[in-house]
Amino acid sequence: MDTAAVEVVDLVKRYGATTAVSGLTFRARRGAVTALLGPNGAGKTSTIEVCEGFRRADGGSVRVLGLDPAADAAALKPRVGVMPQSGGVPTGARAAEWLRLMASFHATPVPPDLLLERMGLTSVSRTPFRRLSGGQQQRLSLACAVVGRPELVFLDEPTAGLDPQARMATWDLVAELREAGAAVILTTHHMEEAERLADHVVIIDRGAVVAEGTPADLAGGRREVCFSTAAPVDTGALRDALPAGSRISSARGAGGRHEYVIGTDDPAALGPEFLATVTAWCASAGVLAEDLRVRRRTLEDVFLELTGRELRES
Ligand SMILES: Nc1ncnc2c1ncn2[C@@H]1O[C@H](COP(=O)(O)OP(=O)(O)OP(=O)(O)O)[C@@H](O)[C@H]1O
Repeated sequence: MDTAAVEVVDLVKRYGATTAVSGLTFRARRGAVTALLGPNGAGKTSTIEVCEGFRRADGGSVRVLGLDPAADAAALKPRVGVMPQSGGVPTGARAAEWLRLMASFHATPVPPDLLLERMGLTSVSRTPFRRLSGGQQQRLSLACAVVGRPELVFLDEPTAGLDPQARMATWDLVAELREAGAAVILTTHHMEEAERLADHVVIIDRGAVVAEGTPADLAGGRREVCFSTAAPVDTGALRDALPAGSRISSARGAGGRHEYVIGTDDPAALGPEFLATVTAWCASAGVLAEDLRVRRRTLEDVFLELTGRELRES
């Protein structure tokens, strides 16, 4: 039976005059990792805080494991793991003591000492939370979220600020949760994290879903031709030489170089002949196309196209 672990329909969340979430809809499957990906202030944290039962929705409906996260909070607590952005551990609590306490609320927890070792926290097991480094606090918070072998885990930016080793350890743990059949919902603005971990990516911008799908579906498997030159090229003339539906974007790169990216509306059109047309035009125009390559579009390309490149205030 395809029951969603989380089902959010037309969610609205406001803070006074600010509408943080405005009609957001998505489903998260069991045994899958769902990434909510969006720029700062997109509404990711507000969305999962409603799903966690920490905040009330102002509109729409949210079902978590078939239940209402606010009204059925007590029934959901033993089944759902939460790693909030702020850590969620009392500042004076010692790492191991707190993890053991969290484990004691569950029937078949992961042995806390094993989890501390896994997360590289054994040497600081007696250290109060406030004296742990930022990365150690995050790893302890993650350990607390998973110690009860939850059916569903919410991870709010689980690897923000972690070093590469800790990030890998976190990714391994997330992959194992998924293997064990849990649903994992994480927020991130790291493309690599979404690309590597997520079965389903929900791109959120200004409180609403702007695209969703597998990372490969979102990038569309599309290819682009890229090259750079010392002097600007006549992009109008180049476009005239290319098949209809071709797009050329240009930017100034390192050292003031001119960088060009050529894409097409029709993915099948970008084959060997297309590349030959580009190089033939360059030859006829006396343009030396340096660093010429054909590359696949990434999730980051799609993300920037959908959400823009300007920096947000919030
Ligand atoms: N408690 C609050 N009171 C008032 N406004 C808030 C509150 N929490 C969030 N907001 C606002 O709601 C909007 C969405 O914030 P939210 O934290 O949900 O976004 P986010 O996508 O998680 O961002 P980030 O990636 O920066 O954590 C932002 O404009 C933010 O300033």
